[in-house]
Amino acid sequence: ILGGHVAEPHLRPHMASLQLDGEHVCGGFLIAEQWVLSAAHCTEETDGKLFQVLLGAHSLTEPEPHKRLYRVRAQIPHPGSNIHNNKDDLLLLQLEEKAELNEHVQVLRFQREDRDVAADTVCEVAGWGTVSHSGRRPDKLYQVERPVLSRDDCNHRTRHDHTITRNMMCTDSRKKDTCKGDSGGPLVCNGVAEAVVTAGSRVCGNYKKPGIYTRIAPYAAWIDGVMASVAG
Ligand SMILES: NC(=O)c1cc2c(NC(=O)[C@@]34C[C@@H]5C[C@@H](C[C@@](N)(C5)C3)C4)cccc2[nH]1
Repeated sequence: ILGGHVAEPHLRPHMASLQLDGEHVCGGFLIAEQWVLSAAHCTEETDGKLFQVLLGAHSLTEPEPHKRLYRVRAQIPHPGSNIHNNKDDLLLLQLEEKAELNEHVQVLRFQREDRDVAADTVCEVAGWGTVSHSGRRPDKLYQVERPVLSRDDCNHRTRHDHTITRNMMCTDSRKKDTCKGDSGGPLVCNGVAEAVVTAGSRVCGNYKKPGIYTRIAPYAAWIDGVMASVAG
């Protein structure tokens, strides 16, 4: 997160850190007791290994009550996701067991109505991604508020040049922005998860390249189908 600040501890009990060998790779969030939603591109450099999911954390390293690392039983990328673009960039992770819910570990509901969030709506995004242009990685969860940018503005040829589909949305990226490692985390508007930070590598903090997110509502049926099909 560039240009943001350390989050209030445990105000985002839905936040997950997707880790490999104890290292934070991507964000994600709890959508059901045994399911985390993240970004498909996050599996790009995992060489087929399964993530471990850290829940209930504020600091990545310090011992904290209710902080727990869960093993993953299954990782299901959206079938339309691919390495060449940001399309269908969603990943469902089934935890080995149901997460133990408490004041630091909670499910966050996601938007099911497929209607664009109005431009200029101020949303918030949090993550353990890099917090400086030099790539400093934080120990604590950071957050930043960002206004939604209309798809038309975002698709301007000097910005993302008509690559933003109706299944994506954008936020202004002037100075305050998501960055490497924030991918997979939720964009929360009025307390509801509207979208997921895409994981395509993009320049951070440059107003000419707004933040890109995968809207969740268009995928509600896919998410429900996967959760219903994979035996609990
Ligand atoms: N979404 C953004 O704003 C954003 C992402 C991002 C980035 N790249 C990643 O964060 C990942 C995401 C997953 C897992 C890891 C390997 C990778 N190839 C796939 C790329 C790190 C690099 C530079 C700037 C960036 N900005």
